[in-house]
Amino acid sequence: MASISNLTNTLPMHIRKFRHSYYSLSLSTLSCSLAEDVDSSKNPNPNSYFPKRGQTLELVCESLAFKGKGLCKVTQTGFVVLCDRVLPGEHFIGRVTRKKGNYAEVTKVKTLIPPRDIVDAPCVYASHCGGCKTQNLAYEAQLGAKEEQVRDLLIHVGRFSGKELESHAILKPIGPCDIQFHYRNKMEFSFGPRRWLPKESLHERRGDAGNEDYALGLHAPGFFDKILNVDKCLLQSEPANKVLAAIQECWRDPQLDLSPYNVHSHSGFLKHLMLRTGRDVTTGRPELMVNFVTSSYHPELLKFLVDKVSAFPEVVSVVNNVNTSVGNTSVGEEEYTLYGKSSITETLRGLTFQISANSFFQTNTYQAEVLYKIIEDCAGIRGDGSEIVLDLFCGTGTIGLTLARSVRHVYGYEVVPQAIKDACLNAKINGIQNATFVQGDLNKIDENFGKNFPKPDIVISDPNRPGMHMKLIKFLLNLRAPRIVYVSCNPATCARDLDYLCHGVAEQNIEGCYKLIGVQPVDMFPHTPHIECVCLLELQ
Ligand SMILES: C[S@@+](CC[C@H](N)C(=O)[O-])C[C@H]1O[C@@H](n2cnc3c(N)ncnc32)[C@H](O)[C@@H]1O
Repeated sequence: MASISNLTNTLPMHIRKFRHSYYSLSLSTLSCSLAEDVDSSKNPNPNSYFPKRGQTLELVCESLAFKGKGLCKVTQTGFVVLCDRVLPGEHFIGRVTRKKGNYAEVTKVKTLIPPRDIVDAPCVYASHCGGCKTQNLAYEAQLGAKEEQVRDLLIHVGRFSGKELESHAILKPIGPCDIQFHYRNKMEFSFGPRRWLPKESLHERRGDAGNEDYALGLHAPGFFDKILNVDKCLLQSEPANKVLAAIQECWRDPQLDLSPYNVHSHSGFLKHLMLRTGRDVTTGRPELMVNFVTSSYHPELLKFLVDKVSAFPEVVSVVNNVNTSVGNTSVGEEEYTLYGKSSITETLRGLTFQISANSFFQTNTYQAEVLYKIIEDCAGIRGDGSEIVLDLFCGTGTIGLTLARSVRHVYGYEVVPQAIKDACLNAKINGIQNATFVQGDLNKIDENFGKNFPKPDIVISDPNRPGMHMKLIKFLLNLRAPRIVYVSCNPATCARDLDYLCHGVAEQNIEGCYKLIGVQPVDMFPHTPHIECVCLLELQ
């Protein structure tokens, strides 16, 4: 194996610096930068080239990168440019909007040659809604683009060679999602005083149309204060769409005296509408929670809406989160149940989970079954009830609880106190007694971390987008558990952490001690840029 210092010396300075960064955007652009370096034969110093702001360039989208942005290179120089809303194979004119580190961002002015593998997007909002960016790309091509992104990041950020990935069949083909619409069990819509309209529809604006112009929908891409009104979302369940339509039909009625929250003036009542779909565990029928997030507690103002939505047989819970802060979050300081139960249920790998308004639960239940099966297979549990599992970033305990049935004990760690409460409740509901869940911040562990549980045979680590903190990486390298199953929703930080665990942290003189056995990308969210990966590491 190459020594740590040898490996590090092969990296350009900006990448060495970058390996300390915890920002996923930088991580993904690293991959672009390296692509640029590969092309440097065309120009001895591509970094010396920089297009001016406002300049127009003729570009070709080569692939999709972070946040689904199209990755393009300027002809002759290989300079990297990212553009939103372009697809692989598309030739277009782009205008430079800003410089970001060692690449530039452009906005598309005009398409010259349409992309490859283009299809008609079934959703009317697809071309300007921030949710589905690739609905007009054939699903096979979406999968190909995601797989390519993971491969690029493993090579350029993780420093695994392409040969290594292929000859040892480390990188597996991406697992597709068989259900490509109506797969989301949770959607959050925002209320706003004015509908946002894309440029091409601005002529439809009728001046100040008062209540009629109020918006309930999804945020325009990149804007916290611009809301695209939507009557239907093809990603959420059919019953959730019926509820959304019923609310859209009436909430603007002046007689109801309901005002949308204005994020600039901080006035108004209705902030968000959250719809969660679960399942009645005995009948298997869908059950829905409707969560109104408001800026103050006035249940009398919500009465008409509550009566309207509770008339749907699927609606078993209507809650009100009261969030008096100026922040835009949907988590209230207080929560009130206005109709039915305060939570809904769902089943996953044969277990029952109780889901309250603000508890984390995998958003695509169907594909979570697939994901958890892969995790279980990677964990390689012997099944003799002798092993210890450490479940890091355990959320509401779902992964650990699915493994608990065949191991000695599961220890779960998670920062959100409510999630820990839910995890304990979920253990109880399922009659699981060999699981311990502890609240704690894994970014702030000290030398005492690890003293309260026996050495694990298997570590599951499922961090959110920033990946693992260096303190945790060091802890794991010291712990030397035989197996780590790293579950990631951000392939860029995942590649960085795999690099640390396998190749070490040269800057800190730390040796890696793991071998990457497999990386299985899974498509949890068709039509969006999100990619989930399950990685198996074994102690060398
Ligand atoms: C991707 S979720 C995984 C949840 C769970 N494993 C599952 O599959 O449902 C990441 C979890 O990490 C938690 N988390 C984020 N930062 C954390 C930190 N610094 N320390 C501990 N937990 C953290 C989040 O609250 C969230 O529940």
